[in-house]
Amino acid sequence: MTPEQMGEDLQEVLLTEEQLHGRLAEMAARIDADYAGRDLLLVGVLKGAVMVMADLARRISLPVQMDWMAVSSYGSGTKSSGVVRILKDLDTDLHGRDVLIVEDIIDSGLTLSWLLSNLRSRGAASVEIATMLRKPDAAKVEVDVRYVGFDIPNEFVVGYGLDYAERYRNLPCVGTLAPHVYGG
Ligand SMILES: O=P(O)(O)OC[C@H]1O[C@H](OP(=O)(O)OP(=O)(O)O)[C@H](O)[C@@H]1O
Ligand code: HPA
Ligand SMILES: [Mg+2]
Repeated sequence: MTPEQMGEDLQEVLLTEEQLHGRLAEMAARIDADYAGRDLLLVGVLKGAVMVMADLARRISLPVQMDWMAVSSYGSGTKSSGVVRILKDLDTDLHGRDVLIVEDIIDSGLTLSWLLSNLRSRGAASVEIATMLRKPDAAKVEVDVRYVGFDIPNEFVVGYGLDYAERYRNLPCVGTLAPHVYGG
């Protein structure tokens, strides 16, 4: 899907595909350096992190393992409920593992702060976070994030895995959603 194909539902492109890919290469290089000689497990958070995981993992040179979790706090709307549910748990035992959670966005921080403490309680050697996007002005809880792609304004965004009511995940860039779409 191109930005043009979103028509009037797209307000503005915030980050182009090239910007996203360029930043991911930098993040992968740092991850390679930081985890050299260690056995890294990437944990992707479904569904939003699918694009970041696919593009980041392919730029990492280390032989990482990948696993997935599905949690939901947003349902179909534009506000976090704050209540996190596990919809699909990991297949991997985290005991003694170096874990890097891969996320598309940290908005209120509620999902990630919950996930961090959940995974840390499973006996991992380390648990860190890599996120493509972060909204500093939306933070309700502070989350300690090791790798951040871009800080963005406090507006609802779609694309590159991010949805509104399950749509627009396949837009290759990140854009703001026109308010008329969600009745704003
Ligand atoms: O910082 P927060 O305010 O908690 O928001 C961030 C979370 O919300 C989104 O997931 P969502 O629940 O929409 O699930 P999805 O990835 O399947 O779209 C996003 O992918 C993060 O996991
Ligand atoms: O801005 C957003 N867009 C889409 N999904 C989200 N989940 C948290 N914040 C967002
Ligand atoms: Mg969502």
